[in-house]
Amino acid sequence: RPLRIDVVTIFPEYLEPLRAALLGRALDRGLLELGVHDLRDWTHDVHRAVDDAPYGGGPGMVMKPQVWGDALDDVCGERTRLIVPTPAGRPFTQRLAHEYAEQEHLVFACGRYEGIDQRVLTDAARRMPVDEVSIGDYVLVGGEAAVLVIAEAVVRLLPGVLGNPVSAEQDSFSDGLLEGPSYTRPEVWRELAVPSVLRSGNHALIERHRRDEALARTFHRRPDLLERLAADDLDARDRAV
Ligand SMILES: Nc1ccccc1-c1cnco1
Repeated sequence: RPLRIDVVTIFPEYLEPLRAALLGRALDRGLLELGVHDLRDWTHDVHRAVDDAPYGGGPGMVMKPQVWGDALDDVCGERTRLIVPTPAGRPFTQRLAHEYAEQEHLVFACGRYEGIDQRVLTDAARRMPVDEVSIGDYVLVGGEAAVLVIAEAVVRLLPGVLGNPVSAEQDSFSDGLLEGPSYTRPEVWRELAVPSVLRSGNHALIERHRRDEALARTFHRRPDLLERLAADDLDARDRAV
């Protein structure tokens, strides 16, 4: 049964890229079903208002509970997992991407920066799993770009979507390190040569070179990943004792 993804947004055109390229082919091949819905279809007033001033004052607007409640009642089903991108969410990770790829039905609720009335999520959580997730520590205008990111990370994991099946361990971050630099022909380009070890044919040396490059890059760019790696190793050693 193909994964079904529904997105509720006030900018449906923003999600068109999901119908292009890789994800487009997955759609054509029936590996994925996609529905994009305009939240304003569930408004009740002539002005089609989707937000209102925040209780307690402060800047910006908050999205109205009634509109979202009615939209989610129609779009969500018995086996829906609701995903709400928000800067206040827990971090979206490759692990979560694998979890989402196992689901039957994902619904993405795209809110504006000031958010959706919290009671919408509280009410939804009475009937289905609700995840508030962040794709990183920066400020967007709304959740649409986050949905593009999450959807791409999830759909590429679906069987048959990528040419060569992606196994979890092949994904970068799976050995806890960043990928090192990559090269292809020509061997010298603008006086820059490819590291000769990569042309040596000595696979043991090549593997060591690549791991050294990955460690160096991780140390300089993401020392936080090394701390986690060390901690995991220590745990593993403790368990082994
Ligand atoms: N900044 C945002 C504004 C609105 C909806 C999501 C976000 C978000 C998600 N991950 C990081 O930021």
